[in-house]
Amino acid sequence: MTPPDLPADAALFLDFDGCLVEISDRPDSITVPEALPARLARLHQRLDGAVALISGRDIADLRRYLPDFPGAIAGSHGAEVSLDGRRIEAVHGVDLDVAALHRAARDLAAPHPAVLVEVKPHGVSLHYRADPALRGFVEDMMARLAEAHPGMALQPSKMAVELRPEGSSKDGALARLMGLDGFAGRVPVYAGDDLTDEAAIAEAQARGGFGIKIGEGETVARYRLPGTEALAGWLDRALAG
Ligand SMILES: O=P(O)(O)OC[C@H]1O[C@H](O[C@H]2O[C@H](CO)[C@@H](O)[C@H](O)[C@H]2O)[C@H](O)[C@@H](O)[C@@H]1O
Repeated sequence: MTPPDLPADAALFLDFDGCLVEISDRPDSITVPEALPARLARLHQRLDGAVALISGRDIADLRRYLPDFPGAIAGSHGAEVSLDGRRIEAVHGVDLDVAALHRAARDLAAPHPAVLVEVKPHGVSLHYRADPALRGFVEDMMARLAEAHPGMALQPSKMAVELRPEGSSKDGALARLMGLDGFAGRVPVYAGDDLTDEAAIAEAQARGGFGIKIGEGETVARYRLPGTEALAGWLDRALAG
């Protein structure tokens, strides 16, 4: 079902890959739509700052694509947050030797150059989009890595398997942000395309707001839009209203 108009008192939470930008072959080959930065800036102004990005990507990576985004960002599946557009805080309690994790991931992936290793300050992703037949290999490797790194949790993603700190999640990030001045008391609206977004959609709905599933697939979201362009159109209609 198509979502209703964005409430004037919404707190808007937006996923990035597959939601604001189209999925691409590699994490670093995405194209940011020309109109996106201005759209986000206008939404931020219209909602008095209550706009946040909630992504599996790390915050520094997101800022490479949206350097002027003025709102809060929760990155690395909620393991880090930036509230002021500059400082990035870790928000998990896992004592992680991230360099050792990255080394181990690269060593395990080495037999298959088609597997792309994406390192993050609080975890790692192994992508098999270049050769989907390697899914089983990647799942096994990541299960081994998870066993060897207590405190890290497996996070399946689109053509990738990730490790994130246990206890960090997109729904946790939404709950944290909803407790802050500027967000508290507003109606949470969450848009996302992936399995990783479902708990956050449920959290928004449990708090009296709604979720929008972008694209196909099972969802708990009350509403759906077919893709990134449809979401952009819906957001632009909110700005025109
Ligand atoms: O939470 P998101 O903002 O949706 O981020 C989820 C993951 O997105 C990225 O990977 C996915 O998008 C890539 C670019 O389109 C694609 O090549 C890959 O197959 C997808 O899994 C990103 O690289 C990850 O770090 C994010 O966790």
